[in-house]
Formats: sequence, C-alpha cells, structure tokens
Amino acid sequence: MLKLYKLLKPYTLYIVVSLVLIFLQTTSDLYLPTLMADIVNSGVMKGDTDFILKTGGIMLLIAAGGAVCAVISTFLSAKASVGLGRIIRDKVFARVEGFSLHEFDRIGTATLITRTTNDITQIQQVTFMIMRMMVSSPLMAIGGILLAYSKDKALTGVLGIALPVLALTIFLVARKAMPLFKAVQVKIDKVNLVLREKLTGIRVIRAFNRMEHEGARFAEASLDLTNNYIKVNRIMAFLMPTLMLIMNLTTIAILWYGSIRIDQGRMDLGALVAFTQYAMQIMFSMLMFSMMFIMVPRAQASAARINEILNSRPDIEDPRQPKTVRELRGLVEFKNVTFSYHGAEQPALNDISFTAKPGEVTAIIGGTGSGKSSLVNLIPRFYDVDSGSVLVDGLDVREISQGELREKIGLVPQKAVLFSGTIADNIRYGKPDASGEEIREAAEVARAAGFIAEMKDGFETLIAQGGTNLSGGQKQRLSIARALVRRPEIYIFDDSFSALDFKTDAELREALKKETLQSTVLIVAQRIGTVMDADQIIVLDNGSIAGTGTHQDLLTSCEVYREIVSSQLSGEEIA
Ligand SMILES: Nc1ncnc2c1ncn2[C@@H]1O[C@H](COP(=O)(O)OP(=O)(O)OP(=O)(O)O)[C@@H](O)[C@H]1O
Repeated sequence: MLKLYKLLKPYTLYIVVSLVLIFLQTTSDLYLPTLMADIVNSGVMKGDTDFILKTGGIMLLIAAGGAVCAVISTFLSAKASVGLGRIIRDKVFARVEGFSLHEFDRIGTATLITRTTNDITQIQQVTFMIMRMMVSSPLMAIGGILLAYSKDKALTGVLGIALPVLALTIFLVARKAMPLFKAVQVKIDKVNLVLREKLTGIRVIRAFNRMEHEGARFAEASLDLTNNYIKVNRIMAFLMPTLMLIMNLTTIAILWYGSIRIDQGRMDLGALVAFTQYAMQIMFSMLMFSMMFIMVPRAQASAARINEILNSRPDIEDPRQPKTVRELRGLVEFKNVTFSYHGAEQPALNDISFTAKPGEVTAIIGGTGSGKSSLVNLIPRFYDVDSGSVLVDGLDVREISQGELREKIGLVPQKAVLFSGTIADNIRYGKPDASGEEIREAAEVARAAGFIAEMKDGFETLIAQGGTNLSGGQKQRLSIARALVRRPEIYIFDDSFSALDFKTDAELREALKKETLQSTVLIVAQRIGTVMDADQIIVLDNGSIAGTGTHQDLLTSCEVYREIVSSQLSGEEIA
C-alpha cells in the first residue's frame, strides 16, 4: 500500500495542513478535561460563579476551535483520499489499455472491473481513515495517559489493567476478522463474474430456459459473499458490546477507587472528573485505532490486487527505437510463423509462410478452430509469435510502434463491436477527423447507407449500448464502414461477411474491390463463395497450411480445399 501512497504526492500540502489541524483538534480535546477539573475544584466547590462562567467560556472557545479544525481537516483529508482514488483509477485504466490480449485472457474482465472500482474505493476509505487516525489516536492515547497520570498516579494503575485487557480483546477479534475481510474482494470478483456473464448472455439464458440454473449460480456466489459478511459482522457485533463493557467497567473501577482516594483526602473531585474523561478518551482512541487495524489488511489485499496490474509489464511493448518505412505500402509477409496461446498444449499456428501483396485479395479458409482468426490477429500484433516473423512493409511487426502499425490496418473483427453513440460516431471511430462526406461514402460502399437512410435520424440515429437496436448484419456493415473510412493500407476482414445474405455479400465485395485497389486485403471466410475470386487462397487445416493458390489451382492440388468445396457447392457450381 505504501507503494500506492507515493501517488499522494500532489496532495502533500493538503495532507500536511490536515495533519496539523488534527493535531490542534486533538490537543484541544485533551485540554478540555483539565479545564473541567478547574471548574469543579475552583468554581463548583468554592461557589465561584464568575470562575465557572469564565472558564466555561474558554472551554466553549476551545471546543469551537477544535470543531473548526475538525471540519477543515476532514475536508482536506477527504479531498486527498478521493484524489488518490482518481489517480490510481487513471493509472489502472491506462495500464489495462496497454494489456496484450494474453493478459486479458489471463486476468479476466470481471476482476479487472472489481479492481478498478471496489478495490480502489477500499484504499480510498482506508486512506481517509489513516489520515484521521494516525495523528489523533496515538496523540490522544499518549497525551491522555500522561495527563491522567499527572492528575493521579495511583489511579493510573486501573488503566494499567484495563488497557492491556482492551488491547488483547481487540487483537483476538482482529485475528479472526482479518482473513474474512481479506476474502471479501475475491468473493466480490466471483459475484461480478457471474453477473457479467448473466447480463451479456441474457438472450441465450432465456432461449435455453436456464434462468433457474443461472439464478442458482448467482445465488451461490451472492450467498458466499453474504455469509462472509455475516461472519465478519457477527464478530464485530461481539466486539462492540465487549469493548463498551470493558470501558464501562473501567469507569466504575475509576469512580470506585477514586472515591476511596477522595475519602482519604489524597485526590480532589476535579481530578477524578478529569481522570474519568481522560480514561474514556484513551480507550476510544484505542478503539478507533483498532478499527484501522481491521480495515487496513482488507485495503492491503486490495492494494496487492491493484499493484499486480500496475506492476505487470505488458508482454507486448513498443520497441525502444521503432523503425519506419514508407517505400512499401501494405505488404504482409508471414515467415515460418509458429504461435501458441499461453497454457495451450499445441500451437494454434504451425510454420505458416505466405505473402499478401497490395492490390491483391488473399483469402484464408479452413474449418472452425483451424487458426484463421489467430493468424490475422498476429498482423496488428495482438499477440506475438513464438518463432518466425510477421512482416509489414518489410519490417517485423515487433520493430514498428504499435500505433504506427495499427494505423495502417483496417480491421473488421469476427464479432462486430459498436459503441454507444450515433451511427456517424461509430463510423468516425475509424478516422476521428473524417468529414460527413467520407462517412457517407464509407457507409455506401459497406452497403449500410440503405438501412441508415430508413432510420428516423439517419446517421444521427443513436446506437444502444452494444448495438442491440441493430441486426447482426447491420452491425457488421457498420463495422466494415468504420474500417473503410480510414482508407488503410491493409484490410483484415475476419469472417465479416458471414452475417450478410449472399446477395449483399456479393454486392459488398464488388464495391470493396474498387475501394481497395491499392490495398492489401485479407479475408477470412467460411463460405467458398466469398473466397472463390480471391487472387490467392490459403487453406488452413489444424493450424498448418494445407494449400495455397487460386480456386482453380487448389481444386486440383488440395484435398482439404476440395472437401470444403464439395461440402458447399453443387457439381455444376464447382465446374
Ligand atoms: N484466446 C485464446 N486462448 C486460448 N486458445 C485460443 C484462444 N483463441 C483461440 N484459441 C484456440 O486456438 C485455435 C484456433 O482458433 P481460431 O479462433 O484462430 O480459429 P478459427 O479458424 O478462426 O475458428 P472459427 O472459424 O471458428 O472462428 C482453437 O483451437 C482455439 O481453441
């Protein structure tokens, strides 16, 4: 957690001023019982009303001063702790943005959400508490003991017994509660995970009538979290009355022993009143301090989870001295590429070599799971190869900055992803400074202009979160328009035409041809119809290349291709 506290630097002044104010507030709190003792001894006992009023007035002023200090210091420490939360959130967000897909796969989305929200809130709260307690509690405890001792040495013996008993009780309870507090974050992760799956998969859940099953899964995760909280609260519920009991017994012991000492003429009444108040202040400060000890471990667990993200070095980073080439435009080469996902037993791609040239269409076809998406994901460097190299414009993608590399690429992913905003915003995502004309043109080529025109607000129509108010094919066409608008050197269509009907698919590819004359086009597809006209077809089988060539070449040379073709086309169509 200390590591995260380095981020508090911009708030140093707030913290220092706040701590000074808390110091003043605590000192004023400590001074009040002594004044009270004076009122009892010199005012009440002697019937001196003037003294009572004068000292009472001073007490009021000191209490008011303390209250002002408390308000300002609370405001400043709240500002510093909330500010820390914001800084950490920004840092975590920026770090997660730099994650490679491997890291997303490894850590998981649900826990990333908990870490960015709940874990940071924990740290925020504890930071606030620490700022409030770290000066006031020790000062109150030590100052209180010294002042109590100055009032009556013998009576301090009572505290000598009460305080260790109090400390021991707190220690025993904290030892039981700490692991439960620490477990809370992991259990919240689980609830988030189930909830996220439930919300994103709601259609499938309903279609398969799995509401009960999902409900049970959620109930299980939620119950686990609830039980944990119940256990924690049971312990805390035990702690509070026990501590109050110890405190009240201590007060009784002080009053009893104090009255004996007053009887013996060894102590005055004022000192007893002050002593009782000091004893309360000491015990309360210990109580608050103990709260901190219980909350800190949970925040520490949160800090460890956040540090895990902040310290993770992305396994895909820009080279120190990125190279740039401008002579070639969009040439993609794979040289003996082998690639495996983390933890996978077998490589997803095996010794892949081919060249995709500008002005040509290279199609990649193969059965499900044959490695088509894995192959195209290596071009924007979403993953790094195990061996071999992927070259763009003659340079290894690891030698180019990721920004520059991806600038060249227009990717249409397998699953269309849209963002909340208007249709125009979504197309403009591909080129932030695109003009209205460019957006319209891209939509036209992507065969999206027709359905956009039919919408009430045309290009200004709002897209619901995740694009739920559009059909699969419409979403896909918008995501194609988004790639087209940036006029990239390399187009990657990852199975992007499968959501379109045959007619639209053919029309769209025809329109694309004119647009992509100078570019390198890679099309991943399942349908033979989509790839037949390509300049080059790469047939993937189980992560390896089974054949490369044109449709006609492959019909004669590649058994796997022939099988795919015969499973989809009639004899006449093949001929
Ligand atoms: N993120 C991942 N982590 C681990 N393994 C993965 C991951 N993505 C894909 N795989 C595995 O890699 C192999 C190739 O998957 P890939 O998605 O490239 O196939 P594909 O040919 O595009 O399939 P489809 O046509 O069904 O989309 C599969 O065996 C798959 O299980």
